[in-house]
Amino acid sequence: MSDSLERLYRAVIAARTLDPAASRTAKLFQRGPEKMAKKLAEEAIEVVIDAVGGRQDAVIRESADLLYNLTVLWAQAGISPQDIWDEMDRREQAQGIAEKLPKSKAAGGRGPVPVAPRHKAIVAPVLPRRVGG
Ligand SMILES: N=c1c2ncn([C@@H]3O[C@H](COP(=O)(O)OP(=O)(O)OP(=O)(O)O)[C@@H](O)[C@H]3O)c2ncn1[C@@H]1O[C@H](COP(=O)(O)O)[C@@H](O)[C@H]1O
Repeated sequence: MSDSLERLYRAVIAARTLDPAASRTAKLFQRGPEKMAKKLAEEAIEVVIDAVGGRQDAVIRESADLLYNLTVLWAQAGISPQDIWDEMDRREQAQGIAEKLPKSKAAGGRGPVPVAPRHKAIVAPVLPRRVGG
């Protein structure tokens, strides 16, 4: 997946300087970060609506649109896919899974606090369904 995203990111960067009349990406760059953010939010909502509606094919299509608009926003912000992979690796090292670290109060909520590695999740046994309440 990261290869696909990195290829898409490179294509987005290359399209940035194309004619906005011929390139949707160039048009998005011309219209600026607010439009990019609006499109990203729209795609996220479309993924949610289709997921809630159980429309798997639509979720796949809208997720591709979401990732496209996300790479456009990354490019606009000067962020590369590698920056994201590095952050996910950092979280995995700290937490064992790619999870958001709790924010530190001391650092004004900016930096993560060192946390003890997660204990192995305890999975409750599946109890037989009670019949009759
Ligand atoms: N991967 C994508 C990609 N995914 C989605 N989209 C666009 O994003 C839109 C998302 O669907 P929407 O219906 O929400 O958007 P829309 O209604 O068509 O547009 P609006 O009227 O809402 O502005 C699609 O219609 C596509 O035009 C993409 N446009 C371009 N790319 C790639 O970006 C690179 C640059 O392409 P150009 O932008 O065409 O130069 C190429 O590698 C392309 O394959």
